[in-house]
Amino acid sequence: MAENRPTPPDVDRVAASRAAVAARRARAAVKDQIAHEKRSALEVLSTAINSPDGVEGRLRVTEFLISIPAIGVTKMRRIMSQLEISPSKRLGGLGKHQRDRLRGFLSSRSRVRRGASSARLVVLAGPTAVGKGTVAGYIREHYPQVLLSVSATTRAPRPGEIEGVSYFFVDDAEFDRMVEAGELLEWAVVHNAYRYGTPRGPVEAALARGDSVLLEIDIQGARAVRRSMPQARLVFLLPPTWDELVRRLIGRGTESPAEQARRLETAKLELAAQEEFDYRVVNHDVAEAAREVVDLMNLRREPQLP
Ligand SMILES: Nc1ncnc2c1ncn2[C@@H]1O[C@H](COP(=O)(O)OP(=O)(O)OP(=O)(O)O)[C@@H](O)[C@H]1O
Ligand SMILES: Nc1nc2c(ncn2[C@@H]2O[C@H](COP(=O)(O)O)[C@@H](O)[C@H]2O)c(=O)[nH]1
Repeated sequence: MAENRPTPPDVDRVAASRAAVAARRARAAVKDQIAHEKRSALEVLSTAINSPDGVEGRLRVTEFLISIPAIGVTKMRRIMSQLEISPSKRLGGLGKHQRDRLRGFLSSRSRVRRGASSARLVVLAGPTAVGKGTVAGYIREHYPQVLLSVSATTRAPRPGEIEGVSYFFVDDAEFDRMVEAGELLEWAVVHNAYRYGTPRGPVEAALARGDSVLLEIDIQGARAVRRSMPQARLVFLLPPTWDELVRRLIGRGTESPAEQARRLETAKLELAAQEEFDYRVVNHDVAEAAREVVDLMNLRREPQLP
């Protein structure tokens, strides 16, 4: 009588299918652990890196991110694109730079979450052309968890600037109205030219939610914030040298020679104000300076001046 036992290829197929089911369950269990914060996403990433063929290593980066509380599909897609990781990638198959970017994202996110109960208002100021806008732009692109306040200004948009992203471009009458209605946390005439101000509502709402906020404003604005919100951290961005500051201002090419000379005179006064600030960061390298600023958004240590 013919035996009804599985033949060797069948045995292989059954074993393979059981192994696939077990692997799927194991991956689901890891995702569940992340979702319920029984294991941190950073721990799971470390395990995946050490053992790329293990359960964690076989997790797709997309599934991994979606398992993290408060990351949905839209946010996940934005993070994947910011981190420059293809949706087909698994945690164990990431290249070194991708791993570093993902680790950086996760650790700054976890710092932001840990600091949620003491959300930081951080002010980034410094002399003209030191790179405040460049560093703030880098933070906007690479640290989506940081809310960058969008100022109102009476100056006209420059080519490439976007309403509501670069600034809220308003006329004098609207700026007057905002000032009178108390809608600005601070405002100032900058470089003796136009008025700039920080809309109060989004900053207060973010802090109330526990989100940290970054203001990239001038020194008069920084002083005003210090007066009205003494808990704010004031960060002064410094150029590596005076000559480099001059090179950056001239190299940017957005001001006339007369305006450049005027801004450099103001820059001397601005540099003299650095002692008023809690922290100083030297902008040698944009990514490095941005990381230092983001770190300061959640540190509880005392100010460390260089
Ligand atoms: N770390 C850096 N290394 C070299 N160049 C830099 C660096 N950071 C910024 N720059 C360049 O310096 C110039 C001035 O930068 P940016 O416009 O961001 O300065 P800013 O402080 O916002 O100036 P302002 O206050 O006048 O608006 C730009 O051309 C920018 O590309
Ligand atoms: N006091 C404030 N200063 C601000 C604000 N937003 C920007 N700024 C500062 O203005 C200058 C010039 O900026 P630019 O975009 O015209 O080159 C720069 O130093 C900014 O830091 C603000 O809301 N309040």
